[in-house]
Amino acid sequence: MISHPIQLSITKRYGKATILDGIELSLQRGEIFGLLGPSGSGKTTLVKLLCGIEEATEGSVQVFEERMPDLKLMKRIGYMAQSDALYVELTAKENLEFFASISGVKRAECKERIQDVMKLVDLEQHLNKKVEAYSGGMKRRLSLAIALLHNPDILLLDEPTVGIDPALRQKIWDTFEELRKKGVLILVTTHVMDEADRCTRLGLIREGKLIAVGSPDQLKTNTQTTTIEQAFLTYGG
Ligand SMILES: Nc1ncnc2c1ncn2[C@@H]1O[C@H](COP(=O)(O)OP(=O)(O)OP(=O)(O)O)[C@@H](O)[C@H]1O
Repeated sequence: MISHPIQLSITKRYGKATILDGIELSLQRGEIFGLLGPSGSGKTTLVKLLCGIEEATEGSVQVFEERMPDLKLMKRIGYMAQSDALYVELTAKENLEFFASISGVKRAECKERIQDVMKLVDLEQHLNKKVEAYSGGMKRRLSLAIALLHNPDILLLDEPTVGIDPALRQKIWDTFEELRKKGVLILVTTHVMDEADRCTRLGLIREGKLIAVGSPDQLKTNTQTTTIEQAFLTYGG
């Protein structure tokens, strides 16, 4: 059994700028790992390294013991980028069918999977609508549906709930919790503190450095604070 589906030890530079500085992390099955940090701290860059869109300058990213980037691993990863990568001139259904075909969803299962994920994000009534007629929040939800479509073992979600109303956000987090219980590893970046509290572990990132890792309770206890926000500020000095 592979105990750590994701192992990384990396430094990432763009030109002379060090964006991620000596980050070491092992992520396990069945956890929701939240990456928390100010704008520009390197969260998106880290997610891109994990899904093989970017390569480390030093060190390596291993997913299921294979060095990333590795095309065949993409079928086991569900990725939701910070900006939606959708074909707006197509309908939601056409988008889903396209992504299903490239992520290896079997033809016989495709229709049912599309219905399941669209129900989950509360968009089943809008399946045949062109994406250009979707609101920002609807596009976000469709992107999430696409990330979930092929039942991936790892979900990498960059601010998945931006623009989504509180009731649906709650429902989406309940789904994350269900997937987690089934052994899916979920990594999520967020700015929302109540979401941080729903993660099983958090990594606090600041100026490209991982300044603390632990469960929300551990981080609060270690800093003798009562909220993640306060804990973050204490760790950040
Ligand atoms: N392709 C690139 N070339 C040069 N610099 C980049 C590139 N991509 C990101 N950066 C820089 O890397 C730093 C980290 O960016 P990143 O998008 O990872 O931050 P973030 O923590 O995700 O921010 P936010 O919360 O605002 O999304 C920023 O200073 C950004 O300008």
